[in-house]
Amino acid sequence: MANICVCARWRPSNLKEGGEALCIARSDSQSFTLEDEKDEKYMFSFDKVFYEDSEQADVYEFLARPIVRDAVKAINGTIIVYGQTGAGKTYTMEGANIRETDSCKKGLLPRVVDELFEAINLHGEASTYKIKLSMVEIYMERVRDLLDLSKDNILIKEHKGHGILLCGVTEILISDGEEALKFLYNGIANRAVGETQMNMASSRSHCIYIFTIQKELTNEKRVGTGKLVLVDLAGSEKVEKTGAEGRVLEEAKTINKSLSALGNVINALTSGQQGRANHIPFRDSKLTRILQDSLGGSSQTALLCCCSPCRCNFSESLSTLRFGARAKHIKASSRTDMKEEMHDKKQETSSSANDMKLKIVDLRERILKKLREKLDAETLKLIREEFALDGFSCEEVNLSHEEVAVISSQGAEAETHESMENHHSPFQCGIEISSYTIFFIA
Ligand SMILES: Nc1ncnc2c1ncn2[C@@H]1O[C@H](COP(=O)(O)OP(=O)(O)OP(=O)(O)O)[C@@H](O)[C@H]1O
Repeated sequence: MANICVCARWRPSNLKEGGEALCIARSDSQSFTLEDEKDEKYMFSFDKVFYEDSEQADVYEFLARPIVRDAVKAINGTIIVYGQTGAGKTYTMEGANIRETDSCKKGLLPRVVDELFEAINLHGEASTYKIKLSMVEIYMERVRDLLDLSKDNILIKEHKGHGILLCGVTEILISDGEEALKFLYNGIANRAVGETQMNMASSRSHCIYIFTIQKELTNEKRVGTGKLVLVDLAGSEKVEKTGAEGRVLEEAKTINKSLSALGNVINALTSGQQGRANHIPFRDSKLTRILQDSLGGSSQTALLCCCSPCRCNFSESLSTLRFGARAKHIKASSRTDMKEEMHDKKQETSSSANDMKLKIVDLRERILKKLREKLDAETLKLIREEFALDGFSCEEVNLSHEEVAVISSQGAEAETHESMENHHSPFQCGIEISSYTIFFIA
């Protein structure tokens, strides 16, 4: 799977649209053609296409399950649903409602909860887990805590080791699926809901569900943390089509601005400019800021483009699908958190040496990951950026197109030497950071 898994989902026509022509012609499970009124055709291919007759379970299995399973192994994951108002985002995310018991209609969220508790219950006594839930919405560029509405302007900060943090956000420790659904239900009830001509119960905010899964290895006194983020975006339709005025118009403009910011970030990432993290406009909206970790590459990301099959919604569907197509080109990440973030609990307060070690191991993993990918000029630039991002000087690092970098820590050094010798590659140069050496070979 690529860094980002992009799928499209077509909801069935509703009663109002019953007699209207459709704009979609199926090809196969990954491709389809979109047709406008003049029979102009646009072909799209995604990782998977879920047609009108697709089941909620199919969407979960393909798009979400691998990410949920990884989150239990401390690999961060993000699932985003995108599309115009009424295209089926909330139906996909929550189901017919969050407490839906009919298994055909259950959405991603209750299935995620089921799977999380199922997975942690399988792990026996060697490890214990804590699952925490936070819920925020971004409404008019303010981040509100949906589990405590008195916190209506949550600040977003970036922590060097932990990435993006929501300051003071409520984190509920949940002990079972039923409790999780209760809090999800309460949070959803707190969402800002407006009314437009397109959908009388339209959500005008981006809703973000954050599950933090903390794994503790009983004997080794270590913890690993995985963050699973689900995002139900506000409707992406054109402002004019909503017929909105006044406050509702302002809401629509703000939503579109943040979705454009999301598009711009994706464009910047796909146009090969991702070498310098500060060139990606993550700070242009609260949405992109919160998603910085996942879009920047620190987690597994899935994007579901929800569409209405009706021809009257052709232009919105086209724009939704184009958004997804652009996202599909997101290249190798500049960061990855595909690691267990290990902390020695006892020494947490006086562990700067350990922190440095973790940082180096993390850095090594990230760089090795890059090296597995095509080593081109852009990648080499990214490697240098990684050093800079982590606050290490990279002046001594002089990589050219032909060079291959091998990162070695004390623990992995022997293995690295051996594998390098096997490849008959002499060391060219090495630089030392703390007690670790980074070797560069020709
Ligand atoms: N796959 C589906 N199968 C059956 N009904 C669906 C499906 N997708 C959406 N619907 C129905 O279509 C209507 C609109 O869907 P939904 O509320 O999920 O749209 P939305 O994209 O979340 O809109 P908003 O941006 O306003 O939140 C709802 O009544 C929902 O139950």
